[in-house]
Amino acid sequence: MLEQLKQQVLEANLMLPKYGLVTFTWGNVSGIDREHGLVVIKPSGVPYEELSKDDLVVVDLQGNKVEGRLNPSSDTPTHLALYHAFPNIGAVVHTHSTWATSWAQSGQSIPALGTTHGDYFYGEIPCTRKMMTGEIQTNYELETGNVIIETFADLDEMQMPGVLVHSHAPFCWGKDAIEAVHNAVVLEEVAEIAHHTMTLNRTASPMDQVLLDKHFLRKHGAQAYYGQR
Ligand SMILES: O=C(CO)[C@@H](O)[C@H](O)COP(=O)(O)O
Repeated sequence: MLEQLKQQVLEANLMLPKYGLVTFTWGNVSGIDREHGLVVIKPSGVPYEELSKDDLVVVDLQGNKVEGRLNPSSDTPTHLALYHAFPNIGAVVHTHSTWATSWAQSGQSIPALGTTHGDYFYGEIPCTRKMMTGEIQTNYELETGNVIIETFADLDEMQMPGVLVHSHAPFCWGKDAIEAVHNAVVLEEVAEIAHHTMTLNRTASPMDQVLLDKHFLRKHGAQAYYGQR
């Protein structure tokens, strides 16, 4: 189980440069083994082209290193906060992909302008509020997780598998690491499409709710549409 999870997390991390989601080491993927309470995550600062399965780090749900000779990603507290808050997710992805990061830095949510978006994200992709000085100074990565969770107080994370962290960049998730990266690729695509759409027509309005329902329901089924809870 853990070896399979390590292999999947390795493959997912190697997808980040493959799909153009990262520059240098500006991203990380983790996966969770909920049965044993363990998280496998990319080591901090290791270039993707040098990354091997043996480099991956295993931590428990409190962030204590269980296995691995390297340090876990600096974003580990954020990943762990999301695993605690979102019981149905199996993996978390963080990148600084250009278009999604541009929306995050602008402090704007990405409106659902068309079916490409609606197939994966059930509505606008939210941007968190700005974090307060005290939050930044105490534990930025942990408080990043908390501000995401705050943003999702009235959202179903299985219907909205991504978020923009104000002044930072996107986080995405999924049932496993491959799906989480897939969602991160789609988020980057719809972020770029939305920018061009708004440039072509500043008054472009969100897609019709019936069309959004049709597309999201068709792709994710009634359970996802009517909520996981
Ligand atoms: O968001 C940030 C830095 O702003 C981090 O995600 C780094 O971009 C990657 O850190 P490591 O995973 O290598 O520790």
